[in-house]
Amino acid sequence: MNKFEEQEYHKRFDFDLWKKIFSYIKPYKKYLLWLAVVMVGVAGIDAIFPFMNKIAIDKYVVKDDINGLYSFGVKYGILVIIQAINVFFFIAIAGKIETGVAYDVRKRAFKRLQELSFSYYDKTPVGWMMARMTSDIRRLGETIAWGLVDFVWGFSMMVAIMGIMLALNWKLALITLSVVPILVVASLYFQKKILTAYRKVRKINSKITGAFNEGIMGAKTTKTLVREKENLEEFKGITGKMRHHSIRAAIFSSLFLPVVLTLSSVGTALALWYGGEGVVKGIITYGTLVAFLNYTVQFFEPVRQLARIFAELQSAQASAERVLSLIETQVEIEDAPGVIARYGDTFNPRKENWPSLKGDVSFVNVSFSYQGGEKVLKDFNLDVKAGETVALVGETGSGKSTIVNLICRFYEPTGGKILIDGVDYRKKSQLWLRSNLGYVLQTPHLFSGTIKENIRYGRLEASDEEVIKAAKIVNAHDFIINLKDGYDTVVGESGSGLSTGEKQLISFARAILANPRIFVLDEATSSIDTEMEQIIQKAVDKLLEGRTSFIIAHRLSTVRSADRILVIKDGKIIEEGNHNQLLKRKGYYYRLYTNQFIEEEKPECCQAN
Ligand SMILES: Nc1ncnc2c1ncn2[C@@H]1O[C@H](COP(=O)(O)OP(=O)(O)OP(=O)(O)O)[C@@H](O)[C@H]1O
Repeated sequence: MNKFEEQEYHKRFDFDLWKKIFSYIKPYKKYLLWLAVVMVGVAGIDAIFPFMNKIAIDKYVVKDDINGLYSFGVKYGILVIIQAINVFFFIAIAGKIETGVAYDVRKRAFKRLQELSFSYYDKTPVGWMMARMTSDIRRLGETIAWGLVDFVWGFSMMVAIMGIMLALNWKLALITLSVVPILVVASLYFQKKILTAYRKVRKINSKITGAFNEGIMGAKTTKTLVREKENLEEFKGITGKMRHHSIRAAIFSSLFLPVVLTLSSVGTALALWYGGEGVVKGIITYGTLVAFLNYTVQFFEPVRQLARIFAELQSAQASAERVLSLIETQVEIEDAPGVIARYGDTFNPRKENWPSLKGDVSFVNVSFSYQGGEKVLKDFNLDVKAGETVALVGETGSGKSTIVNLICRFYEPTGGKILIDGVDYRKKSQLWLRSNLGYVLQTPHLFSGTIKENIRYGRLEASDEEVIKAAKIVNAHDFIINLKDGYDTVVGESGSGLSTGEKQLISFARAILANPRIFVLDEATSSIDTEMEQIIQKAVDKLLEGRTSFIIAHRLSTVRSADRILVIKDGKIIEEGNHNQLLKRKGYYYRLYTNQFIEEEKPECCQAN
């Protein structure tokens, strides 16, 4: 499984981080303020109810004043209605903040994922990104909204209750509240233990998401290699750790509650003992005693809540840190300052006012290494004229994909420069290059949706007629109309339900529609039948017409018809020329050709198995 390690977070409270988070939720400032106001109101009314009980008992019940009790009941009822309205508002406002914050942060994170370069995806597991985009963002929204609700309510309640208790009878108040310091210490101790256990659970959870992801993506490979048992064992190991830490957290939680309940009962007993004595002696009224008993119970709830909120805030802090680390990841490949036309610009790159591209490509003393690793290219030079078809051949790992990835600016040279139409491409926008570039991958990616939508992905404003025309050019039309729903046939995720050859044809139609000046094709190595091979070759010929093309070539037909063949070894061009010239040289290409390609030329009867 992957070696990517989740970062550990130990800070109790990180002000700088929360300041940053609040800068992200600026649009909700008004709502947050309203929420705080409503919660102070809710807490105030909650704290008044026991006081109302005291008045009812002392003023009306003890004095047998039924009429006074009725009119007092009306005031009580009004308070209940106001509280109900408050509750409605706080739930509505908190819900709005929760969903709004999650929506905004998710949008920002997704935007950043779209902007990040290939190198980020090289080193970050998909499962990690998924966990950030889903559970962490959700937790952040929840904590900001409901954490504020609980915090303001709890804090206001405690202040109000303490104030009322002290005002009613300060001695009784101090005796009753004497258990509070013990409760605070116990809460902090247990919450710390619970939090540590939950942090471990979350860290393992990231690993489990990663394992799920690998398990699902690699399910077919696992089956073919009969690795189910080993994978299950490996998974059991991680999930077993998760169970261990979850049980630890659950044990601490289950110990914490009885401690709080006991302390709360001790507080009530103290109130009853001292207050009861006071009632007997006639220095404390019945109403005051009842109010104190109510307040004791009410007071412990926010203390317990505050300890929980503090713990949640810390775990949300860890989520926030991870989400921000994604949103704030530096994009490695960015347009230089002053370069026009960035992503998101409103004008259409394919309209006539867009600076066009001819298609000359040059590598000037280019060096390149992946993330500080060994140099894959060293002082690499190459000149390709607009319209030329260049085939790249060579052993696996020789650097063919690296060369085309550099042309596409998925990575940038670590030394030297790449010129497009004679200009260093770093002086131009990425959009300028990419909107003039077509790349068909060895295993083309189709998105879940219809075939028509998949082709139209090449140019979103294309009409249905243009989509069909593109499909006809690459000979995809015939097989598409034979499908159940023709162009409206829905393909599954990654194009499941179609053969590799068919997926290739669809991606060719997509490329034709985009009409790029520079075209890159990573030919499929997987064997396809002779008939499909011919169809694909014709489509490729159509695609190459009038464009600068780079093909990582695996098929003889493509190699032979290329204007120039580059034989790559250890990141260097060791031979160069067209098919006939290279054969005459009797060098590396000749050997490659005789060993590998000659097999393809033999009639089927004579091919080696
Ligand atoms: N994303 C990456 N991170 C680190 N190293 C990489 C990465 N991609 C390729 N490499 C390394 O760079 C070298 C050149 O790889 P490259 O993929 O360019 O070769 P290739 O000729 O296209 O091979 P193949 O025909 O197998 O696709 C190899 O040693 C490879 O291990």
